[in-house]
Amino acid sequence: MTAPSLKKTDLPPSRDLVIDAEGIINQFGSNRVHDNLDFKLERGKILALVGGSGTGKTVLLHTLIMLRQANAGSLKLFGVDINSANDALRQSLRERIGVLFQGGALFTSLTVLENVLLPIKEHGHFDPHWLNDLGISKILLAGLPAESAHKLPMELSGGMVKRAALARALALDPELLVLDEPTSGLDPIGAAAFDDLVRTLSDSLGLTVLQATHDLDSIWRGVDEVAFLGRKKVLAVGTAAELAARDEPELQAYFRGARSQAFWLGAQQEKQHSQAASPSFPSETS
Ligand SMILES: Nc1ncnc2c1ncn2[C@@H]1O[C@H](COP(=O)(O)OP(=O)(O)OP(=O)(O)O)[C@@H](O)[C@H]1O
Repeated sequence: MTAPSLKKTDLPPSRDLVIDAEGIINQFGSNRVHDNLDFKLERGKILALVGGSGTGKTVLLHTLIMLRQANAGSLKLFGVDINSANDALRQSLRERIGVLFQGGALFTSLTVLENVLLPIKEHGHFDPHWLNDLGISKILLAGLPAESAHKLPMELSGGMVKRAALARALALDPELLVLDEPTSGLDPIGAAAFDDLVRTLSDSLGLTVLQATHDLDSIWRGVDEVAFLGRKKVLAVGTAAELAARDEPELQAYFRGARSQAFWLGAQQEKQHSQAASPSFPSETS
């Protein structure tokens, strides 16, 4: 007798994973930072990577964008297994990822436009005639005025430096945007504006976004999901409100501690309001 075959509709829907990492180990000498860590990111999502200081957010970001080779584990980017990819394929994968490093990491002696054009000149295949226009279009996309193109980073405010770095990250039309502490050093209004910009870009360009952050406003309001690093792994993934409702002590301390409490209470009130606004209908038999 043959086993009944599975119909296609019986299978769980396959997720389009931009990042699929399994069993990641990162270790420096005797310091094991990640131990058998799994991490997945679905296309189109905006996800915040959070956790206490030193839990390995930056090391994980660097591993996921191939700046660091993990000591063990598998990593697929856009469905491609990087362990079996040759140098050319790895380079083409890198070009599909835009990165905003902590602090912006702009070249201080170059103008904003020159900074933005660097990756385009190095890896892009564009008509040189249109280069400047292309660079300016990225600067505008990042919410900067065109006249900032010819300024040096030192002539910009902190928020403008972040946007200039974002413009450079967008230079090669990436599918995945990786941001390391993008709102650090910004005032709350500037930080919220940056979050809004990232949301708009994600919606309009179909970008997937991964950001390491400590910014509670971003974590509670700016992203779709949060991945919490703890015990050398991704301990939990969900909305901030979902993670706050879990029992693990690390999650309780992070999401319901003194600084997070206002957000937690706000989320509970919102939930109560939405429940009150959509009362359940009486059943037909009652
Ligand atoms: N190049 C390195 N050599 C040795 N140890 C390193 C190196 N890079 C990172 N580490 C160690 O890895 C651990 C995680 O560092 P990482 O910078 O990823 O933490 P983080 O979660 O990003 O911290 P923070 O929130 O403070 O930025 C730390 O213990 C750090 O000392």
